[in-house]
Amino acid sequence: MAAAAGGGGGRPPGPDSSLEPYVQTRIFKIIVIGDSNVGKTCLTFRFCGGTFPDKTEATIGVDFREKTVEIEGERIKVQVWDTAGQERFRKSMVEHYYRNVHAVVFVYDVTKMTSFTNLKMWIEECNGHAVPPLVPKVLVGNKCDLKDLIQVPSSMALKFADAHNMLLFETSAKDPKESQNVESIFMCLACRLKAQKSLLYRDVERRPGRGHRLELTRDANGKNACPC
Ligand SMILES: Nc1nc2c(ncn2[C@@H]2O[C@H](COP(=O)(O)OP(=O)(O)OP(=O)(O)O)[C@@H](O)[C@H]2O)c(=O)[nH]1
Ligand SMILES: [Mg+2]
Repeated sequence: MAAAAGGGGGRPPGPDSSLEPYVQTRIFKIIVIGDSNVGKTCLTFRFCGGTFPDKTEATIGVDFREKTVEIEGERIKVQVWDTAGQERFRKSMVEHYYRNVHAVVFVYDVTKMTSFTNLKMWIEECNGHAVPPLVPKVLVGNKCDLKDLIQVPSSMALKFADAHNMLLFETSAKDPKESQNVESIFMCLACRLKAQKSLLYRDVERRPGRGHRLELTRDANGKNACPC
Protein backbone atom coordinates (compact mmCIF):
# COMPACT_ATOMS: atom_id res chain seq x y z
CA MET A 1 0.00 0.00 0.00
CA ALA A 2 2.81 2.40 0.82
CA ALA A 3 4.28 4.23 -2.19
CA ALA A 4 7.85 5.50 -2.33
CA ALA A 5 8.17 9.24 -1.89
CA GLY A 6 8.97 11.00 -5.12
CA GLY A 7 7.17 8.43 -7.21
CA GLY A 8 8.80 7.23 -10.41
CA GLY A 9 9.41 3.71 -11.55
CA GLY A 10 5.93 3.48 -13.02
CA ARG A 11 4.33 3.16 -9.62
CA PRO A 12 1.10 4.93 -8.85
CA PRO A 13 1.54 8.08 -6.82
CA GLY A 14 1.14 7.83 -3.04
CA PRO A 15 -2.21 8.71 -1.60
CA ASP A 16 -3.02 12.32 -0.89
CA SER A 17 -2.62 12.65 2.88
CA SER A 18 -6.04 14.32 3.11
CA LEU A 19 -7.54 11.14 1.69
CA GLU A 20 -5.80 8.79 4.09
CA PRO A 21 -8.07 6.08 5.31
CA TYR A 22 -9.80 6.33 8.64
CA VAL A 23 -10.51 3.74 11.21
CA GLN A 24 -13.50 4.46 13.29
CA THR A 25 -13.04 3.40 16.87
CA ARG A 26 -15.90 3.63 19.24
CA ILE A 27 -15.12 5.08 22.64
CA PHE A 28 -17.13 3.89 25.60
CA LYS A 29 -17.02 6.24 28.54
CA ILE A 30 -17.38 4.27 31.76
CA ILE A 31 -17.40 6.10 35.09
CA VAL A 32 -16.41 4.50 38.39
CA ILE A 33 -18.28 5.93 41.35
CA GLY A 34 -18.33 5.28 45.10
CA ASP A 35 -17.06 6.34 48.52
CA SER A 36 -13.50 7.38 49.03
CA ASN A 37 -11.12 4.52 49.79
CA VAL A 38 -13.27 1.72 48.36
CA GLY A 39 -10.61 1.00 45.72
CA LYS A 40 -11.85 2.73 42.56
CA THR A 41 -8.36 3.78 41.55
CA CYS A 42 -6.97 0.30 42.21
CA LEU A 43 -9.74 -1.40 40.22
CA THR A 44 -9.24 0.85 37.21
CA PHE A 45 -5.49 0.39 37.50
CA ARG A 46 -5.92 -3.38 37.55
CA PHE A 47 -8.15 -3.31 34.47
CA CYS A 48 -6.14 -0.83 32.39
CA GLY A 49 -2.62 -1.58 33.57
CA GLY A 50 -2.88 -5.15 34.83
CA THR A 51 -1.29 -4.41 38.21
CA PHE A 52 -2.17 -3.31 41.73
CA PRO A 53 -0.60 0.06 42.57
CA ASP A 54 1.86 0.03 45.48
CA LYS A 55 0.49 3.26 46.79
CA THR A 56 -2.45 5.45 45.96
CA GLU A 57 -3.55 8.89 47.03
CA ALA A 58 -7.07 10.21 47.09
CA THR A 59 -8.15 11.03 43.56
CA ILE A 60 -8.60 14.72 42.87
CA GLY A 61 -11.22 15.49 40.25
CA VAL A 62 -10.78 12.57 37.89
CA ASP A 63 -8.07 10.34 36.48
CA PHE A 64 -8.48 8.91 33.02
CA ARG A 65 -7.36 5.46 32.09
CA GLU A 66 -7.90 3.72 28.78
CA LYS A 67 -7.76 0.28 27.36
CA THR A 68 -8.46 -0.85 23.83
CA VAL A 69 -10.28 -4.15 23.70
CA GLU A 70 -11.45 -6.26 20.82
CA ILE A 71 -14.94 -7.63 20.87
CA GLU A 72 -16.16 -9.81 18.05
CA GLY A 73 -13.59 -8.28 15.74
CA GLU A 74 -14.27 -4.66 16.64
CA ARG A 75 -11.63 -2.57 18.38
CA ILE A 76 -13.25 -0.53 21.11
CA LYS A 77 -11.62 2.05 23.33
CA VAL A 78 -12.80 1.73 26.90
CA GLN A 79 -12.25 5.10 28.52
CA VAL A 80 -12.44 4.70 32.27
CA TRP A 81 -13.14 7.75 34.41
CA ASP A 82 -11.71 7.11 37.87
CA THR A 83 -13.66 9.65 39.90
CA ALA A 84 -12.94 11.16 43.30
CA GLY A 85 -14.88 9.83 46.27
CA GLN A 86 -14.20 12.79 48.51
CA GLU A 87 -16.77 15.53 48.17
CA ARG A 88 -14.21 18.35 48.22
CA PHE A 89 -12.27 16.74 45.35
CA ARG A 90 -15.27 16.05 43.15
CA LYS A 91 -17.83 18.81 43.52
CA SER A 92 -16.60 20.91 40.60
CA MET A 93 -16.40 17.86 38.36
CA VAL A 94 -19.68 16.05 38.93
CA GLU A 95 -21.38 17.45 35.84
CA HIS A 96 -18.49 16.25 33.70
CA TYR A 97 -18.61 12.76 35.16
CA TYR A 98 -22.15 12.15 34.02
CA ARG A 99 -22.12 13.99 30.70
CA ASN A 100 -22.51 11.52 27.81
CA VAL A 101 -21.65 8.61 30.04
CA HIS A 102 -22.14 5.17 28.50
CA ALA A 103 -21.98 2.98 31.61
CA VAL A 104 -21.60 3.30 35.37
CA VAL A 105 -19.69 1.13 37.86
CA PHE A 106 -20.78 1.61 41.48
CA VAL A 107 -18.14 0.41 43.94
CA TYR A 108 -18.35 -0.39 47.64
CA ASP A 109 -15.87 -1.94 50.04
CA VAL A 110 -17.04 -5.32 51.35
CA THR A 111 -15.24 -4.60 54.64
CA LYS A 112 -17.02 -1.30 55.22
CA MET A 113 -20.79 -1.28 55.64
CA THR A 114 -21.11 2.49 55.31
CA SER A 115 -19.66 2.33 51.81
CA PHE A 116 -22.50 -0.07 50.97
CA THR A 117 -25.29 1.94 52.60
CA ASN A 118 -23.99 5.07 50.86
CA LEU A 119 -24.66 3.43 47.48
CA LYS A 120 -28.20 4.73 47.73
CA MET A 121 -26.82 8.24 47.69
CA TRP A 122 -24.52 7.53 44.73
CA ILE A 123 -27.42 6.08 42.75
CA GLU A 124 -29.52 9.15 43.56
CA GLU A 125 -26.74 11.41 42.36
CA CYS A 126 -26.53 9.44 39.13
CA ASN A 127 -30.29 9.57 38.59
CA GLY A 128 -30.26 13.28 39.40
CA HIS A 129 -28.00 13.84 36.42
CA ALA A 130 -30.53 12.41 34.01
CA VAL A 131 -28.50 9.35 33.09
CA PRO A 132 -30.85 7.44 30.79
CA PRO A 133 -32.21 4.12 32.09
CA LEU A 134 -30.65 2.36 29.10
CA VAL A 135 -27.17 3.19 30.42
CA PRO A 136 -25.92 -0.09 31.94
CA LYS A 137 -24.89 -0.03 35.58
CA VAL A 138 -23.09 -2.65 37.65
CA LEU A 139 -22.31 -3.03 41.32
CA VAL A 140 -18.84 -4.01 42.51
CA GLY A 141 -17.94 -5.16 46.01
CA ASN A 142 -14.17 -4.72 46.31
CA LYS A 143 -11.51 -5.99 48.78
CA CYS A 144 -12.82 -9.57 48.93
CA ASP A 145 -9.27 -10.69 49.74
CA LEU A 146 -9.84 -9.39 53.30
CA LYS A 147 -11.94 -12.43 54.11
CA ASP A 148 -11.92 -12.04 57.90
CA LEU A 149 -13.09 -8.46 57.76
CA ILE A 150 -16.14 -8.80 55.54
CA GLN A 151 -19.10 -6.75 56.76
CA VAL A 152 -21.37 -6.82 53.72
CA PRO A 153 -22.81 -10.30 53.14
CA SER A 154 -23.15 -11.39 49.52
CA SER A 155 -26.85 -12.07 50.02
CA MET A 156 -27.46 -8.47 51.05
CA ALA A 157 -25.48 -7.11 48.11
CA LEU A 158 -27.28 -9.41 45.70
CA LYS A 159 -30.66 -8.27 46.94
CA PHE A 160 -29.65 -4.65 46.50
CA ALA A 161 -28.25 -5.30 43.02
CA ASP A 162 -31.44 -7.11 41.98
CA ALA A 163 -33.61 -4.29 43.31
CA HIS A 164 -31.67 -1.83 41.17
CA ASN A 165 -31.46 -4.04 38.13
CA MET A 166 -27.69 -4.33 38.29
CA LEU A 167 -25.26 -7.21 38.02
CA LEU A 168 -23.11 -7.78 41.11
CA PHE A 169 -19.38 -8.49 40.99
CA GLU A 170 -17.54 -9.29 44.21
CA THR A 171 -13.83 -9.07 43.65
CA SER A 172 -10.45 -7.78 44.72
CA ALA A 173 -8.26 -5.32 42.90
CA LYS A 174 -5.37 -6.57 45.03
CA ASP A 175 -5.55 -10.33 44.56
CA PRO A 176 -3.92 -11.25 41.22
CA LYS A 177 -6.14 -14.33 41.05
CA GLU A 178 -9.12 -11.99 40.75
CA SER A 179 -7.76 -10.02 37.81
CA GLN A 180 -9.93 -11.95 35.36
CA ASN A 181 -12.95 -11.03 37.41
CA VAL A 182 -11.99 -7.36 37.37
CA GLU A 183 -11.59 -7.59 33.61
CA SER A 184 -15.06 -9.13 33.37
CA ILE A 185 -16.65 -6.06 34.96
CA PHE A 186 -15.54 -3.78 32.17
CA MET A 187 -15.76 -6.34 29.38
CA CYS A 188 -19.31 -7.14 30.37
CA LEU A 189 -20.23 -3.48 30.08
CA ALA A 190 -18.35 -3.08 26.81
CA CYS A 191 -20.16 -6.10 25.36
CA ARG A 192 -23.51 -4.72 26.39
CA LEU A 193 -22.67 -1.35 24.90
CA LYS A 194 -21.49 -2.92 21.69
CA ALA A 195 -24.82 -4.66 21.44
CA GLN A 196 -26.54 -1.28 21.62
CA LYS A 197 -26.04 -0.62 17.95
CA SER A 198 -27.49 2.86 18.19
CA LEU A 199 -24.36 4.23 19.87
CA LEU A 200 -22.71 6.71 17.62
CA TYR A 201 -19.17 6.45 16.44
CA ARG A 202 -17.74 9.13 18.66
CA ASP A 203 -14.14 9.00 17.66
CA VAL A 204 -12.49 8.91 14.31
CA GLU A 205 -8.91 7.80 14.41
CA ARG A 206 -6.59 8.49 11.56
CA ARG A 207 -4.28 5.61 10.93
CA PRO A 208 -1.96 6.60 8.13
CA GLY A 209 -0.37 4.00 5.96
CA ARG A 210 -2.51 1.15 7.18
CA GLY A 211 -4.74 0.71 4.15
CA HIS A 212 -8.48 0.61 4.35
CA ARG A 213 -9.42 -0.76 7.72
CA LEU A 214 -13.07 -0.17 7.94
CA GLU A 215 -13.47 -3.86 7.68
CA LEU A 216 -12.54 -5.01 11.16
CA THR A 217 -10.13 -7.73 12.11
CA ARG A 218 -11.75 -10.86 13.31
CA ASP A 219 -10.71 -13.04 16.22
CA ALA A 220 -10.26 -16.44 14.66
CA ASN A 221 -11.04 -18.23 17.91
CA GLY A 222 -14.14 -16.23 18.60
CA LYS A 223 -12.55 -15.01 21.84
CA ASN A 224 -13.71 -11.97 23.76
CA ALA A 225 -17.26 -13.17 23.92
CA CYS A 226 -19.34 -11.43 26.54
CA PRO A 227 -18.24 -12.66 29.97
CA CYS A 228 -21.59 -12.06 31.62
N1 LIG B 1 -6.88 -5.36 50.67
C1 LIG B 1 -7.24 -4.60 49.63
N2 LIG B 1 -6.95 -3.29 49.63
C2 LIG B 1 -7.36 -2.57 48.56
C3 LIG B 1 -8.04 -3.14 47.46
N3 LIG B 1 -8.30 -2.15 46.57
C4 LIG B 1 -7.81 -1.04 47.09
N4 LIG B 1 -7.23 -1.27 48.28
C5 LIG B 1 -6.59 -0.28 49.17
O1 LIG B 1 -7.58 0.66 49.56
C6 LIG B 1 -7.03 1.97 49.65
C7 LIG B 1 -7.81 2.93 48.78
O2 LIG B 1 -7.71 2.57 47.43
P1 LIG B 1 -8.00 3.61 46.25
O3 LIG B 1 -8.07 2.82 44.99
O4 LIG B 1 -7.05 4.72 46.30
O5 LIG B 1 -9.45 4.15 46.69
P2 LIG B 1 -10.41 5.16 45.89
O6 LIG B 1 -11.78 4.59 45.90
O7 LIG B 1 -9.83 5.46 44.56
O8 LIG B 1 -10.39 6.47 46.80
P3 LIG B 1 -10.65 8.01 46.35
O9 LIG B 1 -9.72 8.32 45.23
O10 LIG B 1 -10.36 8.83 47.56
O11 LIG B 1 -12.08 8.12 45.97
C8 LIG B 1 -5.55 1.82 49.23
O12 LIG B 1 -4.77 1.72 50.40
C9 LIG B 1 -5.50 0.52 48.47
O13 LIG B 1 -4.24 -0.12 48.55
C10 LIG B 1 -8.31 -4.55 47.49
O14 LIG B 1 -8.90 -5.15 46.59
N5 LIG B 1 -7.89 -5.21 48.61
MG1 LIG C 1 -9.06 7.15 43.72
